[in-house]
This record gives sequence, structure tokens and C-alpha cells, in this order.
Amino acid sequence: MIFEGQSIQCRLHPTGIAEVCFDNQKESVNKFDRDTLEELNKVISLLKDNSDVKAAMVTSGKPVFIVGADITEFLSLFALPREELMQWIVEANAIFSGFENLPFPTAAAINGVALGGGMEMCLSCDLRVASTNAQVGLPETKLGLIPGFGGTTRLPRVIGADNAFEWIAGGKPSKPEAALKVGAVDAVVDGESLFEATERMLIEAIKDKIDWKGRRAEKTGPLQLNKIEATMSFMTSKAYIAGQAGPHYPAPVKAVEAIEKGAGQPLADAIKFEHEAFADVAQSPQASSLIQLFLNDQVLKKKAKQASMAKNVDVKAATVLGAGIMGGGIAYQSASRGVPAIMKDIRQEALEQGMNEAIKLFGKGVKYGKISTEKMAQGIASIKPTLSYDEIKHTNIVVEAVVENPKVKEAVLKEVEEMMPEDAIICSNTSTISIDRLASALKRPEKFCGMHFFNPVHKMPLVEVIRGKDTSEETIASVVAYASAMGKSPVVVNDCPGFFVNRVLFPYFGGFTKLLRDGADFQQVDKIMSKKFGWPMGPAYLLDVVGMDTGKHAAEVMAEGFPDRMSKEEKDAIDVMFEHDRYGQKNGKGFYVYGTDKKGKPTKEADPKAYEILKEVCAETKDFSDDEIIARTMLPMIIETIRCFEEGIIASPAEGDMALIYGLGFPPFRGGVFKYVDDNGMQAIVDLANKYKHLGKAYEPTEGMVAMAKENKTFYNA
Ligand SMILES: NC(=O)c1ccc[n+]([C@@H]2O[C@H](COP(=O)([O-])OP(=O)(O)OC[C@H]3O[C@@H](n4cnc5c(N)ncnc54)[C@H](O)[C@@H]3O)[C@@H](O)[C@H]2O)c1
Repeated sequence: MIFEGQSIQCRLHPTGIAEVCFDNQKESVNKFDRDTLEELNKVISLLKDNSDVKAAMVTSGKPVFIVGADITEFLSLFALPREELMQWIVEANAIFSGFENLPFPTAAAINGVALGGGMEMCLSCDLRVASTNAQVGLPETKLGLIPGFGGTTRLPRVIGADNAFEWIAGGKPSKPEAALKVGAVDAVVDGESLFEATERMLIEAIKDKIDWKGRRAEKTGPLQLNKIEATMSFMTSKAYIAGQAGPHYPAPVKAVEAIEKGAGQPLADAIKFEHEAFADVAQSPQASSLIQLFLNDQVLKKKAKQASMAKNVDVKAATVLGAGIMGGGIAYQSASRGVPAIMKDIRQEALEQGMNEAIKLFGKGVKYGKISTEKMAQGIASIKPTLSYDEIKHTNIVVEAVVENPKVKEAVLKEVEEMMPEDAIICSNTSTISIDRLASALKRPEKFCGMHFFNPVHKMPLVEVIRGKDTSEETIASVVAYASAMGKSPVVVNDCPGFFVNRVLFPYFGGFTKLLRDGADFQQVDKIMSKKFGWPMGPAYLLDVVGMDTGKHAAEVMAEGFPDRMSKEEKDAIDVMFEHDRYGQKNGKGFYVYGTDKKGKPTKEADPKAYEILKEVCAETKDFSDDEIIARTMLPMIIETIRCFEEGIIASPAEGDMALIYGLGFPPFRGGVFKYVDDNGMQAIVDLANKYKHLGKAYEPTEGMVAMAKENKTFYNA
């Protein structure tokens, strides 16, 4: 044994090949944390001067190769002063370069996931052999970063600049065959032959039958592009990548710029541009938000795992009541993840529509190569449309998604409870009706909770699991586990009007309608809130998508629940739109008008009639600054979100932020409301709220906020 560490073990084989095996003794996966880097450094110094070593092979003792750098170390590392961060980058990179410059051939035997730092380890080797189970790639831009262990500089030298742009800017992992095609790996073999195949290659290299020195010289030299090619390639790629990523996500363009700056230079000099660019993005607010989001997602995953242990009902088959927009979507989602669903409605026509929608979605899966035709057939066959209750007792969960009418829901829930086995769970997908109110109609309220999906179900990752006062923890755990099995990200919230997501969305709409009242132009507001703040769409467009009838109804429920902050004395824009039958997308007219162009593509245009109608409740149009538009719409949402945390509606800022991102599309680069408040500082938010408090209670900061500002506290640990 040459080296025996916690993360790396190194032994010399009789062939003269030193096997550098990553096999983390403390965890189930290999990753690059500070300790692992230190161990790798030690291994390199032991190998360098060992004359018995003729070659080195990097292997893994785990099912994965190396999953990447340890993201839990990032935030504290990136918070260091820039010089200290730069020093760490330079030192860490010296280790990868040290491995690259070993005086003998090196190879990676990639048996599984090799992403980020894992792939960068492979790129430091002369040769790369992947098993058919491998997955390789550089996903750093998804975290607002660029590959910083040499990947930005080495990858274009291995697979060419254009391919590298695609890999780095796209951040998607590649399958071994695709990696082989571009030359990111040199061979693909089955898992069992991986060691031997890599060993054979190294033996050839030791005998100089493989020109490893030539390959190394090419990788460590300047990028192989002539000046004209380079100018064209960089110019077009930068424009394209900037367009794809959008202005709020600068990392992909930063990566291309770093590659461009270093293109004409040998790797040792070119990599310095990578270091600088890495430090820039690592200390950007976007990276901080995206990394926090990744960590928050881990919190959700951990909770889902715990729920899976604590559940008392393992959902094997589900009943969905209602085959409408939501019921159809829920049945499809369940079936597509292997849980068969009975879809019950009172109208044959609705069942047919629900099935057609499901068939369309399965068809798309086949078209885009996500599922096989067999899986599609299985999936479709596992949704059973029916007008009768006959077979529902053979399922162990009911998800009710009938019309949003408390009387209808109460009657339906009561009826199905009688038919279901005693241990079955019943959920409602209501968007506004109190879970406690619905539970009061039931004999087993402990077996009842809310399961609030978002539209469209197959696309929106969030499911709010709503705990009523009598819901048992086992029921919550079982529903969380079912939602996870459906491929969703469940967040548990306590019952209150609007639950969490709608409770914080409606104050935002309230802020929007007050802005219109005071003379703002809805198109201008939409533009600022989408382009500048980063929402997928502005509030006027969102109201058109939600539907003015639904919006008006939900606003009334919210006003009843929280009259001090959400009720209004006068009519607002939503009311007049509703009164003029402008329901939004569902009937083709709302704030905007909707149609199709000559090619059948959907269109959305501003409509002078909408402005006419709005005159009834809006002042003459006047200019508002971008900051004012953002403050007046966002403050009520921010304050209500914080109230939800103070009242225990959500359990943690992490879960609140994920619910906002997964349920509403809150801009990921801002990390959610809690992250946004932390980044701006609570004092600044409180000051801003005080500036607008004449607009009503929705703008008044809570006592908790004022105290946090005074004590300079944050929601997340800095
Ligand atoms: N549409 C959304 O964006 C959205 C989002 C989240 C939650 N929700 C909630 O989901 C529920 C359903 O909404 P939707 O948009 O799918 O409505 P929808 O009108 O499209 O569908 C409701 C379906 O329920 C059926 N139905 C009525 N009474 C029934 C009964 N007794 N048994 C079985 N089926 C019955 C109707 O025939 C209809 O097909 C509502 O509670 C709504 O608030 C809707």
C-alpha cells in the first residue's frame, strides 16, 4: 500500500500501475472536499518520486466515480475575502496540475457519475475509459459557477471549443456514448471489463504504443483554433449562450470569456483566466442563491426520505376524483410514476378529455425519447377512467379534485370515506377551502389532509401537503412519500386560508392592483417584474393564466381570512376585468387578448379595450420607477411570507423558499423571499416597508422583522 487515507487509497499493482482509488470511508459517495484534496496532494507527492510506479489509474470503490466538489463547503469558502479565495483556487488547481504532470501515463476508469470536480479529475488524466454506467459532465453553471478545477480550460483542449461551450453552458450530464463521440472519453466498455480495459491501455502507454506524451502536450498547449475560427466561434457562441441563459445568469458567458482569453496560451497560463472568472462568479449573488437553493433542495429530499420511513400507508394504487384540468393531471402523474390510478368523474365527456390529455403527455414522452412505447402503453393502461365508485376500495389513497365548491367537496368526501377501507388516506386538492372545515365532515379527520398540486401538474414540481389540526403525522408522512414517488417536491404546511403559496401570492396581486389604481401601466409592470425582477411572467399575464374568475374568488377567500391586510373597500382591476367577462386565457381575453397566428402558434397582444375598462378603477397613466414597481408589488408578498414563518405555517425558510420557487416560479437566481431579504438586509426591507406603509397594512413590517433588523439577523446562516 502506498497510501491509505479516509478518502483515497493507493496501491501498486505488479504491472507497475499505481491504482489511486477514491473510496470515502465516511460517506456513501466520493466527493472533493478539503480533506480529499489534501489526500490527493499527498498521493501525488508519493507517486512522483517512486521509481517503481510506471503509470497511475484513478478508480472508485463506490458505485459512483466522484460526484463533484462538496457543495456544503462552498458558501463559507466563497464568503472569504477575494485574495484568500484566490489563494485556495490556485492551491487546489496546483493539485490537479500536479496529477496531470506526473512523469508517467495516467488514466481514469470512470465507473459511474463523474460530474464537476469528478470530471475535472478525469480531465487531468491522459486517458479516460468509461463504463456503460458512467455519466460525465460539468454542471457548475447550474449553480451559477464555472468549472474551477481546470475544467473550463482543459475541456475545450480535449473536445474542441464548440463542444466545450455546449457542455459547460448547458451543464447537462452526458451518457458515455455521447462522451465518446466528442472525444471526452477514449473508450466505453462494460462495467466488469473497466479495470482490465484501462489497465491494457496504460500498459500500451507505458510501452509508448499510445502517444500519451503527444496527447498531454496537446492538452497542455494552446487551444487548437486558428484566429479566424476562434473569432467566429467565440463571437457567435457568446451571443447564443447569453441569449439562452438570459441576463440574470452570467456564469455561462463568463466561462466562454475565460476560454477565449486563454485560447492562445498554454494551459498553465490560460488557467489563470479561469481562476479569475471562477472567483468572480463564486462571489456573485446569483451563485450564492443557486447554491443555497441546492442546499434547500437537499433539505426537502431529506424530509421526503424521513417521511418514507415514517409512513403507515404505502400507496400502491390511487383514486383521483374529478377528471378536469387538475384531476387529469394528477392521474397522469401518478400513473407515469408507476402508481396506477382510478380516475372518477360524473361526466363521461370529462373522462374522455382527461384520458386524451394523459395520452398526449405519454406521447410527448415517447417523442422526446424519455419513455419507451411499452412504458407508454403500460402507463395509459394504468389509468382507469370510470363513472362508478365500484373499485375505489381497492386503492389506498383518494385525491379529491372536483369543483372548488365547499358543499360539493364536503358531500363527495363524506361519500367516499364510507366506501374506503379504514386505513385509507383521503386528500383534497382544494386551493382555498380550509382543510379543517373539510375535515369536520369526516369521521376520520386524522386520515385527511390537503394535497395541493399546481397547474400544469406534470410540469410544476411543488405539492403543498397541508396539515389540518387533526391530521396524524403518519398521514402526512404517507402523503409526502406518495408525492415524492410521483416525482414531486412536497412541502408540508399548516392549514390557513390560501395555505402558504396562495396566501403569499394574493398580497402580491393586491400590490399590483393598487399600483394600477394609482396610474401604473400593466404592460410596464409586467415588463419590469419579468425582465428585471425575473418572474416567468408579470402579474397581469399571470392573472390571465390563473383566470380572473379563479383570481377573484380566491382573493375574496383571502380577504375573509385576513381582512386587515387583504380586504379592500373599492373595486379593483380584477373585479372590473371579471365584470366585463375578461377571464383571461380561458376565454381569450383578459388584460391581454389571446389567439393564434397563421401558423397556429398562440399569440398574446395588448388590447386597447382592456385600458378602457381599467379607466373605471385606475387613475390617469403615469410613470413609476422600476424600483417603485418592484417594491410595491414585492413588499406585500415578502411580509406575508415572513408572517407565515413566524406563525409556523411553514417550518423553515428553506422550505418556504423552495415552495416559492417550485410553486410560483420565484426567480431562482434570487433564491426565494428569505434569501432575497437576507441579501438586501432586513433593515433595508423594513425601511422600504415603512416608506410605503400609507398603502395599508399589507406593507407594515411585523414586529419580528423590526427586531431582526435591529439585531442584524438573517434567516440563513451567512
Ligand atoms: N386549475 C388550477 O389551476 C388549480 C390549481 C390547484 C388546485 N386546483 C383545485 O383543483 C380542483 C379541481 O380544479 P380543476 O381546475 O381541475 O376544475 P375542473 O372544473 O377542470 O374539473 C373539475 C372536475 O370535477 C368533476 N366533478 C364535479 N363533481 C364531481 C363529483 N361529485 N365526483 C367526481 N367528479 C366530479 C367535474 O365534472 C370536472 O370534470 C379545485 O378544487 C381547484 O380549486 C385548481
